[in-house]
Amino acid sequence: MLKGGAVWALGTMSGTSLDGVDAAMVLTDGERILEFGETRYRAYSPAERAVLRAALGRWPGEAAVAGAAEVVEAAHAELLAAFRGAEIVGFHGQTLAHEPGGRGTHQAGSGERLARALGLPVAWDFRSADVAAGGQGAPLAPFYHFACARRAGADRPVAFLNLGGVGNLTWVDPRQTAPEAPGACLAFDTGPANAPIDDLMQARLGQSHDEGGRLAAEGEVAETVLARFLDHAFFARMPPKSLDRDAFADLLTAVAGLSDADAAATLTAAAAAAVARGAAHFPTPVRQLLVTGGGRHNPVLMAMLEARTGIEAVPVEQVGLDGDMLEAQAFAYLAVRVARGLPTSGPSTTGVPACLGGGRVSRPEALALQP
Ligand SMILES: Nc1ncnc2c1ncn2[C@@H]1O[C@H](COP(=O)(O)OP(=O)(O)OP(=O)(O)O)[C@@H](O)[C@H]1O
Ligand SMILES: CC(=O)N[C@H]1[C@@H]2OC[C@@H](O2)[C@@H](O)[C@@H]1O[C@H](C)C(=O)O
Repeated sequence: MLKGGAVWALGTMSGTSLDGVDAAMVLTDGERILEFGETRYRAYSPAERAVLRAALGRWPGEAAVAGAAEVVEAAHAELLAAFRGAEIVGFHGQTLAHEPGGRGTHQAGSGERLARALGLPVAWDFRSADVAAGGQGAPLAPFYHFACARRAGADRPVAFLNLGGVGNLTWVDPRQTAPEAPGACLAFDTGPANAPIDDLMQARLGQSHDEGGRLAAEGEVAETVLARFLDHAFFARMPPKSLDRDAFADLLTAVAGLSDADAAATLTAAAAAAVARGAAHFPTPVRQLLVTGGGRHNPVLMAMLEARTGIEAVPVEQVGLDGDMLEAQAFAYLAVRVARGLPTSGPSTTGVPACLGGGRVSRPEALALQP
């Protein structure tokens, strides 16, 4: 078990957009960020992506899951072998299915096998204890967002918005003493973000995403489709709340009759409008949305965000953070929290009844002793 001191931790994220694996080093004691280190990315090949896609929505033991886990483990082992100096790894794995309150949450990839492959302790399975205790199991980055806000020198509440396949928002008050302190964080998934746009581009044009929002820029938003989308019970629910990647798959059916450009514009507006519905839950207003994740590279989405929330939206780079690697860094930070027995979620982030330390650590030496 780590004592109080800071260590170099290596965090990883394989996100819902299935593009690849991010990995980042952070010097941290699980409370503060002392230094950011090296980062690397490894894309999934089209064949690997197809294996992962085929396993989406599947649970342990079902067909296609073992193959997906192999892809995830091999990609991580290859990428992480290039790093030096890490004392612990935070391995998120690939979410294949997420149904808190139902069948649970499923991240493919074994931290035990990764620990053996790397010869390092690996913290993993970050979400299932939270779900078992009645939480949403997501989002988990919020406690890290608190550390980021402190690192960025914020002296009043700020909001982080992750625009990945799914969107998630964290409101944080950096004046609190710790992320688990009451009033420090309020976090939740906002709704679909890039996943429906990517799925549309793939289905209609064979492209992975709407580069620069160019297609959306040419279209008009179908406000009636948007209004129907916003009628979904998810938006009226109080946070915390979380989503599966494909929870809004019927959104694609709703834009089926629209031109390519109008459909792209409508799905982009849906991502922005979902955030606006979420921002209405902030305990106090914020001056800026600090945006992380791939969606910050889409200027049409960023402009729609500002228009629909009335809040300035800026990439997190503006406060000295790395928007491509922030989630990977989050799992480095959370790995140290797991090793130190600190909580990783709480009532205001996942809705778990009491603060909880999720995740477990697999150690190569312990594994070597097993028959
Ligand atoms: N230049 C760009 N123009 C438009 N969209 C972009 C651009 N770059 C990235 N994106 C969008 O961002 C997505 C990837 O975002 P990101 O890597 O943050 O997702 P993720 O981490 O896999 O998802 P999640 O956070 O939900 O797990 C791409 O699939 C694409 O839709
Ligand atoms: C179940 C799951 O993997 N959820 C992801 C997903 O991607 C974004 C959003 O939905 C968020 O809830 C979460 O990831 C981030 C890293 C989180 O836990 O904070």
